[in-house]
Amino acid sequence: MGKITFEVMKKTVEQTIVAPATPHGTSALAVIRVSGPETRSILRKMFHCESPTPRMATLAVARHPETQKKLDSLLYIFYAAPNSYTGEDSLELFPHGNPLIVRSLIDAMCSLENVRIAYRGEYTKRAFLNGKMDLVQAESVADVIHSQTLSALDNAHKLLSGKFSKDVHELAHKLKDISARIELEVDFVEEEADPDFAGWKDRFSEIQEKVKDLIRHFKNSGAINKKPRIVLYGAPNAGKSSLLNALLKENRVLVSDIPGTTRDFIEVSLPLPSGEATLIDTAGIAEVAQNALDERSMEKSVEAIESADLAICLVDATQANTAEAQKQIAEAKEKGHWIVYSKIDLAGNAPIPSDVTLTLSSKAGTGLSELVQMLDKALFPEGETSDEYWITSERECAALREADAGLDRIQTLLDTNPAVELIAFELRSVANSLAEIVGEISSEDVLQTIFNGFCIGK
Ligand SMILES: Nc1nc2c(c(=O)[nH]1)N(C=O)[C@@H](CNc1ccc(C(=O)N[C@@H](CCC(=O)O)C(=O)O)cc1)CN2
Ligand SMILES: Nc1nc2c(ncn2[C@@H]2O[C@H](COP(=O)(O)OP(=O)(O)OP(=O)(O)O)[C@@H](O)[C@H]2O)c(=O)[nH]1
Ligand SMILES: [Mg+2]
Repeated sequence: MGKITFEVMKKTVEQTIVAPATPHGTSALAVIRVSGPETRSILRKMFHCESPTPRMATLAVARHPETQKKLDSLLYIFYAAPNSYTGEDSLELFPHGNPLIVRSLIDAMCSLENVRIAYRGEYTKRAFLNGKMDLVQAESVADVIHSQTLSALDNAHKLLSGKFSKDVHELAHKLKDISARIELEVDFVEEEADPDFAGWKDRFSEIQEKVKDLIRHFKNSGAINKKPRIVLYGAPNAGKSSLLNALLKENRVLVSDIPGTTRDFIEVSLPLPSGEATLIDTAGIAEVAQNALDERSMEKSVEAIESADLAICLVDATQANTAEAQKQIAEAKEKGHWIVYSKIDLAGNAPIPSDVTLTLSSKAGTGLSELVQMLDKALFPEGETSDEYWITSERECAALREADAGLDRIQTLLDTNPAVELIAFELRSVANSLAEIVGEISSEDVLQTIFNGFCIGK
């Protein structure tokens, strides 16, 4: 499908859309969103409200437009175009959170002419088409909703607030600036010397560096939402399972004084101050396996350690001076793992070597809050103050790569004393790639793909 500008598509929006904005199910309240030209007539026919005050929460009885049957008593807020999320007349209903009520309100509204259920992402699509946000921001709305970690959420908020959009606009502006200079220079030097190709190359390089930098800041949503993995390992009986229980403040996994209690590794979610981590308890690793099952358990522990973002070698403080423990500590140190002494309540006043990250007792509860703080700091280092952001959309990254390729072609052209028309042609293609990112140029099928990934009601 060819590319059309959003000026053309704007005219295709005329139906009024309705959808629940909250999940299906029983809750204290539900939210229903309405947007489009029939909004005021819905208020008239169902709420007997002739001239709504915009942005004021109003208590009213909702009635069926035909039968006048009472559907619920609820609060609503009316938004007058263009001062709404979508830029159209909009309405939010806050009924009691009974799915029967939600259903009957939506059915009642959809019985009116030109009112229908919204497609996925249609509110945000309309917000985009009405110029309320650009395409990067529209895509980031889905990230804001689906972020699984606080850092992913922080990033999504940066994209929604337009940090990336601003950088794209700055690049587009610089490109325009060069185009203008090139045209000027070409007119000027026409009969005399060659144009200043070397000077142009530098300016293009500067832009291309920034484009490449943005491409490096791409992380797909799987990667950005990945919970960091903390693996607890160590000798049998070191106290790994006890530590997991102590960190979770519940008896989640089996603990006993029999070495080899844990067999399979066990993954649990560990909430830390800045986000969730996955905590993995493993079977103890002994110097020699007692049997085939023991051997298999230990292999699985090693697999788990290899998957770790942070591995903690837990050492029973009362056993720390044995040859076996010393060997394990040396290996752990080599691999950059943390060395943590457990059962410190039993250790007396024995000196603690300086390479020990931390000492704790799951039984007495000492050292646990320090461990939580250290884990938090190590796994969630970036503060919200950083200006850095990750691009999470494949589409946006692909457009950046196209821009990069176009800039490559321009650089090659400039090496061969080109016709200026050729450069101008490539310049337009780079400018188009940048315009596609923020959606200044877009096609209906691209929009379709983007907004189909959204929830109903968003
Ligand atoms: N009740 C409610 N809460 C919500 C939303 C919503 O649509 N409704 N949002 C939906 O995502 C998010 C907030 N985002 C919003 C963005 C713009 C506008 C809006 O009305 N914009 C108008 C007026 C701006 C103003 O008064 O400053 C505009 O842009 O013209 C509303 C919500 C989260 N919470
Ligand atoms: N005094 C004291 N005992 C502890 C502490 N932590 C664990 N223990 C005891 O040490 C024994 C082994 O604890 P577990 O947590 O099962 O050890 P593990 O490392 O998971 O052992 P395996 O699963 O067999 O590898 C149990 O009897 C615990 O009660 C502690 O901080 N202080
Ligand atoms: Mg265990």
